[in-house]
Amino acid sequence: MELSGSFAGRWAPDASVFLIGMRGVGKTTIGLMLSGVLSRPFLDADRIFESAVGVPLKQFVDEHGFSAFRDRETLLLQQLVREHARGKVIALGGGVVEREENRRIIEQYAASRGPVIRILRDPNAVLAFLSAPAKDKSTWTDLQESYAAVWQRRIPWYESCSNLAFVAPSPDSSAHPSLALKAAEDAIKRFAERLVGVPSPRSLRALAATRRTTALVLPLSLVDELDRPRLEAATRGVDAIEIHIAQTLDISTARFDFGTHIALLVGRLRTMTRLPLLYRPSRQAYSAHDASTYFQLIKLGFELACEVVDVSLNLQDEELATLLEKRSPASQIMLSSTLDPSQSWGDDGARAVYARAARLGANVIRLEKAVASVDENLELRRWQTEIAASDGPPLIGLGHGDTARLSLLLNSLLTPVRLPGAAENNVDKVVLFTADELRHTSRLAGLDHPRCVHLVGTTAAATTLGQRLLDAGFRVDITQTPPLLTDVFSHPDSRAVVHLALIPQPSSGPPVPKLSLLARNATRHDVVLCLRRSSAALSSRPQEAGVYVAENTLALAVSHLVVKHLSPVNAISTRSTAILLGVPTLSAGIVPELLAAVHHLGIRRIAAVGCSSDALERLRNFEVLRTVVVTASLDEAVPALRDEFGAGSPTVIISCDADPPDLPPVLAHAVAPGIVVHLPEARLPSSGARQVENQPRTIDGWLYVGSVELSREREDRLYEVVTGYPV
Ligand SMILES: Nc1ncnc2c1ncn2[C@@H]1O[C@H](COP(=O)(O)OP(=O)(O)O)[C@@H](O)[C@H]1O
Ligand SMILES: O=C(O)C1=C[C@@H](OP(=O)(O)O)[C@@H](O)[C@H](O)C1
Repeated sequence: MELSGSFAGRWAPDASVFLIGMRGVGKTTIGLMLSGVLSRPFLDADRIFESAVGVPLKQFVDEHGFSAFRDRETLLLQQLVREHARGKVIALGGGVVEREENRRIIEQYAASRGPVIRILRDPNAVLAFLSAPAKDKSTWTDLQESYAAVWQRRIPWYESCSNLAFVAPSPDSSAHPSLALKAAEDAIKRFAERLVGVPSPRSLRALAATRRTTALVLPLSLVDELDRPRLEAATRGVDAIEIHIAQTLDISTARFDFGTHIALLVGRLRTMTRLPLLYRPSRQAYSAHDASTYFQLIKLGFELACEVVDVSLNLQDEELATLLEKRSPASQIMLSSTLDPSQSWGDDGARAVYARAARLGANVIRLEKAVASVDENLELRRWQTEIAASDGPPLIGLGHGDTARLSLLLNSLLTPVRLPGAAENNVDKVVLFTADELRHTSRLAGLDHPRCVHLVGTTAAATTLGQRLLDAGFRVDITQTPPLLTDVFSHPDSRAVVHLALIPQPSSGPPVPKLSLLARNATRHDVVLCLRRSSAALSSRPQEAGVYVAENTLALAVSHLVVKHLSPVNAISTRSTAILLGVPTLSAGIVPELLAAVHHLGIRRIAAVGCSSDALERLRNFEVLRTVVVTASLDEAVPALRDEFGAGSPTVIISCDADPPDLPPVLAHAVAPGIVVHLPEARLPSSGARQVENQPRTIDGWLYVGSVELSREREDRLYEVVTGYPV
């Protein structure tokens, strides 16, 4: 991955990335991860220092004092900037910003030469590490100042020396060891992807061009109270989260400055959602009285690599130009303004505002205005259609006022971004309109109907998915008995964006002819999803037919779950082992899918314990299988496992009939602990084993994931495949 984003043309694509930040925030840890993501060597200034002086840092400071250390640190910094300005990831010592001369060097680098990322992390978590005994790798304790005081002093220096800010998530202390750095690794990877401008499939621009886009307005002050399930519930069918930063944000309880407080909240939000963030400091709250705070906040939005940063047009051209210079390749600029009450959508005055925003380099333009009648929405729609046909940036029009629910609904259909006003103060009040309301209103407005999904079949999964899609405003046609698929294609909505056929496909026997018919008729945008194995008829011609076939959702869910809990970098590797436990009870069709799932994870050492001869035959035919251990019980399998594989990287156990918490302790000596995914769906009803229903839990270094989480994961994968919304 290359940092090819130009950062307004300020740095070369291979410019080295410097990391700064307080001791223990994770500069070394994140630096190593980033070096993996960017495929670049990693340098740690402290380690280079130690090899230069030949003694540990602590010993050097004990013998020569801090001043001597800082002197040499300056020389080292100069050398790093001179000789390693290209192609590296470099972590600097936490105290490097203490010297003015060092700050000048780093500031200059950040101003024109390359990325300098300040790393932030929840101070409680950092302090927990620092106060733990025997972990002290350097000399910080010798500073004889409280950690908080040192951090407070350095905050403005870290800010002035950096042009990006990365908030490293900290897992809770009860997490499984292999989970500890998983969240941080995901986060830095996504941060880097935003910087290099990896096009997001959910880019607002693309969405605005194709269909209605929905954003959830989330006052940043609420982030502390939110947890992942609540946020997920509030963001179903939502394309982006608008973080609204109002002056009312309570910082009286914050231990740090305003900017750090906001950054930590945005970081927390990132750990709960993958939706793009539209960062929006309240213009009214900040720009009128305190332009410098507003400027600082906008800069922070760029540094945090928020996907969209909203900037008020209510500033002078020069001020805007100065602000926009700070943009990062990760952020699109939304320029926004409120139209005068005398102006209407698309009149000369409104067009002049739009033209100014376009000239200033907006990627998206947002205009708001009080709307008095439903007709005004149609005017806006006409103007937007005209803009869409031109090269100009997309226009988001926001009508507000007291024009009742119908107008609100119309507005939500007509404008590319819907901001549920009710969410301003309470996430629980988010309104997602029902499919009936949408259908009724869209007919009134003479519009195309919203996306339409055909669900064929009535499995439990189809019913759950159908309800979820309805909640998200999709039009859903559920057909009880699979109709002739020609009916589906002759349906008046058949040109709708999504046709989904959720078809339970028998796991054996020839492909059902209906599926081939579907494959032939499906259009480019179709999603064809089979609840069982992918039909050969579909998978053999996905490109040609414009169809992509979802992997079996169970396998998809299993591999997602494992990746979610175990990091590919820290845990799963080719030296990992997967053990399928209780294969005889598996329905034959599931075996290849589970193998596909572990193969997908990159695991090449697979053992099956307790195989029937039929299952064994299937496993043998599976090309990636290096070794199969066939024994009646796990205890008997242990010596073979140990001899064949030894303790490598963490093990993935997919358990079908054993009661996972009762894994024999002897297993611990044979393979490295990892994750146990319990698969009740795959079990014969008669096996009678206890289900693991609870939240993931850790026992003896193994993380047990129960059936509840697996089925939730499976539902999420179905929803994601159908809608394209990341869950
Ligand atoms: N995001 C994180 N979540 C949990 N632990 C972390 C995280 N980042 C770092 N750590 C742990 O904190 C400690 C200090 O990290 P380190 O990278 O050495 O910090 P620095 O280089 O900034 O002093 C290490 O034990 C590391 O494993
Ligand atoms: O904060 C500081 O003053 C220091 C931090 C240390 O680096 P890390 O932040 O990498 O631990 C190291 O350079 C030295 O002990 C001084």
